[in-house]
Amino acid sequence: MHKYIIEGSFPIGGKIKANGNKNAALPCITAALLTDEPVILRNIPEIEDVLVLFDILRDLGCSVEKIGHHAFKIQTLNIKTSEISVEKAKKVRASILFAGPLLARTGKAVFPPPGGDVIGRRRLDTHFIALNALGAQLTVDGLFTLEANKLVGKDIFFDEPSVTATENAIMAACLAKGTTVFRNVASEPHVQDLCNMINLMGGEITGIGSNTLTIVGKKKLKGCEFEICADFMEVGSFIGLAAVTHGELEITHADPQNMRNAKIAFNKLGVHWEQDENNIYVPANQPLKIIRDMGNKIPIISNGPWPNFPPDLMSIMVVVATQAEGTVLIHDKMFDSRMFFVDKLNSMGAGIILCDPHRAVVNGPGKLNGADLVSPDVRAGMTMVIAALCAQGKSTIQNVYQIERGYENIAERLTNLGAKIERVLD
Ligand SMILES: CC(=O)N[C@H]1[C@@H](OP(=O)(O)OP(=O)(O)OC[C@H]2O[C@@H](n3ccc(=O)[nH]c3=O)[C@H](O)[C@@H]2O)O[C@H](CO)[C@@H](O)[C@@H]1O
Ligand SMILES: C=C(OP(=O)(O)O)C(=O)O
Repeated sequence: MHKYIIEGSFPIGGKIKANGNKNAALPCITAALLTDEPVILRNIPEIEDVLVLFDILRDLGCSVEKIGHHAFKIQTLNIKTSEISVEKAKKVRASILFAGPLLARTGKAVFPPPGGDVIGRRRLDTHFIALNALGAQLTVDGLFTLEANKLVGKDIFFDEPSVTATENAIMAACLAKGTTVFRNVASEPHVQDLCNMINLMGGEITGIGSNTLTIVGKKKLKGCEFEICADFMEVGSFIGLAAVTHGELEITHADPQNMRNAKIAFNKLGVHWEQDENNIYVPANQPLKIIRDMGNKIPIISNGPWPNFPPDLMSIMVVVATQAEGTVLIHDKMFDSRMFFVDKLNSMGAGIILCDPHRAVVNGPGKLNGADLVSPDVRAGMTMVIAALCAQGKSTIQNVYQIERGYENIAERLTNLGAKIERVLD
């Protein structure tokens, strides 16, 4: 186990490349199971979650070869089992993404409840409702077993636009018999990437980017070469870091078109940036000041399914708000316990009132001091790194696995921006 030792209040700035989107890479990796031909994926972040999925793929009989920086070739000639390793699946939430493609390719998928961040109840119901509607039977006995003699296209209205349920259902439907229409589905950039990849494999998905997808099932899909989009969670984290450390930052390969919802939220805290087609420029020394709503009302930053403000950037907004003058309500409408980490920021000097598990009122600016911290989840962990880099004095952050599963080589990349951050064995 490693920990970070961070000395705060040093100037941060320079140029950093945004990596590929973790939540796009994960379904695109499992989608390689949909064909027996080689699939080449580029811009894959080399993070713990990805390595776990590669490990599970190898157990299933697939070959995974690194062919370049962030580039991998996956081929699944024969799948030797439909059961995925319980121990490995429990490490990551995204192990659930084997269900759809295994079912489509082998008629069976056996897997345990997945792991992932402890940020509240995480339903799986939508996955099973959608796969069942396509023809799969579910048995639960500690493990989940899905079986289908044949998957058949249907018109299905989702009970909620779950991201990974949408992805699983898409992967099952693209090899089902006939046409499927999915309504009220997720449309995040990672869902769009998966659809675009499947279309390159010979799939026929329309409505990409909307909440209604029409999928014409194919007997067989072929190999493809596909590049993963930029990670808007990482881009938002870097913008937050620049804002609270008052540094000037250029974020390259940032896919700024996916930051429109985040821009509205950051602007409410007085954070602005310039952008061109691919890059984002955050100016130095921005006066962070919370902009009141009409009638001098306290503004609210809340999340929702895409194209609303993304839940994975909520924690970052909290730390930025601690450094802004004024009051803002941060309302996580989706996860039950993502907000509990704010007591750690308060222990550093922040002025946050946790109203209930979903809502926190942040009063700023509060001068932060270094503290001993433990990362509870990937985004709260990154938030602690940002807080520690903004704070006076030394902080330690333990359980950095829960940061590195989402952010590649982050200690070194931030060191290149001037951060004083050491990664040492605990
Ligand atoms: C591997 C992966 O891709 N993980 C992402 C995926 O997880 P995941 O697919 O697990 O998340 P879901 O989209 O299923 O939902 C997340 C939570 O939001 C709730 N919910 C969902 C839709 C809705 O309209 N209202 C609502 O309250 C769900 O009940 C659940 O508690 O999507 C989440 C929501 O963007 C992200 O935080 C995760 O990083
Ligand atoms: C919640 C997240 O990931 P996961 O769904 O993999 O737990 C995240 O990326 O913020």
